[in-house]
Amino acid sequence: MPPSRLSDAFRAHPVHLQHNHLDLESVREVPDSHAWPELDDYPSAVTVEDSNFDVESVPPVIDLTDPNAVKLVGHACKTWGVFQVTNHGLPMRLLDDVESQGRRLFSLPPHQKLKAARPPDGISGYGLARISSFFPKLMWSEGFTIVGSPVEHARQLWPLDYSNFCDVMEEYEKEMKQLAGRLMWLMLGSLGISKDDIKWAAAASKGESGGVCAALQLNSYPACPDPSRAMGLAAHTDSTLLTVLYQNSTSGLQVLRDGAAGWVTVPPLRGALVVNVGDLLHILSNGKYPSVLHRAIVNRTHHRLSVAYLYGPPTNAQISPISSLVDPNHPPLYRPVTWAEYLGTKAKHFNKALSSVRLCNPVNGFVDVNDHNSVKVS
Ligand SMILES: O=C(O)CCC(=O)C(=O)O
Ligand SMILES: [Fe+2]
Repeated sequence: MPPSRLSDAFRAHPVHLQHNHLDLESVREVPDSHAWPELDDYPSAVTVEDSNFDVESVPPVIDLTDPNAVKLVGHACKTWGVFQVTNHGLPMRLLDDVESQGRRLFSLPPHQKLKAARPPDGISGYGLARISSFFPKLMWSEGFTIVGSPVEHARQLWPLDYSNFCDVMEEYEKEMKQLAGRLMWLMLGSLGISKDDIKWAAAASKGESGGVCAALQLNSYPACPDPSRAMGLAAHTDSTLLTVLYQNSTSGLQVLRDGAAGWVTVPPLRGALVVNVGDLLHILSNGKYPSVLHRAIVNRTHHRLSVAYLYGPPTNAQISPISSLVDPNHPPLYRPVTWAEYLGTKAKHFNKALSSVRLCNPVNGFVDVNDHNSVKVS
């Protein structure tokens, strides 16, 4: 399967969602269809209003030009599963352009956006979050997914003027591919893995075909009249190796911290990017790096926008715990899976997908931090 065929993995698992004809921008109260009964499953450690956060209580911020970057990344992956990066090389101008093109897209009238609707068996286009099918209530968000070129859908949205959108998104994809490759090597390097250990990763770093696959996910969270009853994007882990997220200046991303801390808001930092460990890196690390459970909450006054770059291996490469991390005290926690197979498992089992590919229960106090079986799904 060539790497551009990420879409094949989705074709086999169609998701039938009713399109959202409700214009979230104009409703004055949260309708029953969007009212979530239990948003407080864990306490919220840092509130959205809290601007004077304590640096110890939020995910670390790492300067990528720091000579200790590998060590800092390793520590952040192990303790949080998420961190922010600065000095990452993406110009602020490009981040601003992506945000304004995203706003331009989501501010189109609903009937226009639906012209670029993602088909049930497709991966690209406009629509509700795929994970919506696992929940009885709808989320306060809309999304647009791009794999490769956005031109086909952009033409539906702006028949005469689609090139600005495409140029910006394609430049962003190109820059993100480089950055995500660099981050992958920092993360693998922090586990003691070198370029000789993983064939597909070495090919990816040389830009060879057979390299990695990725998708760009634009998320829009309109201001909400009653944020305490609405959910922007329900709690999930990403089915990726790693995800690089740009969030605008409105907070909303929360990560679950073990123990009493509960949901922790990742504070927006101008120009910084959020990086999180995904399920496949969790598997490669033999459970050492948590695939962080995260969600997005909404805001009463501000429209929030985020752009996730979902980065993974070639869809048919076998992913399994790295042999140097396996010994009699640390047996492999997961069986080998390809990304294509794992996406299918996720489409069926959602937050229980990781435990469905788990081989054995952790022994000798080796705790699998991704035991999210308590996470509520419908
Ligand atoms: O909007 C956010 O902050 C989170 C988005 C996200 O988790 C995703 O697209 O997978
Ligand atoms: Fe996510």
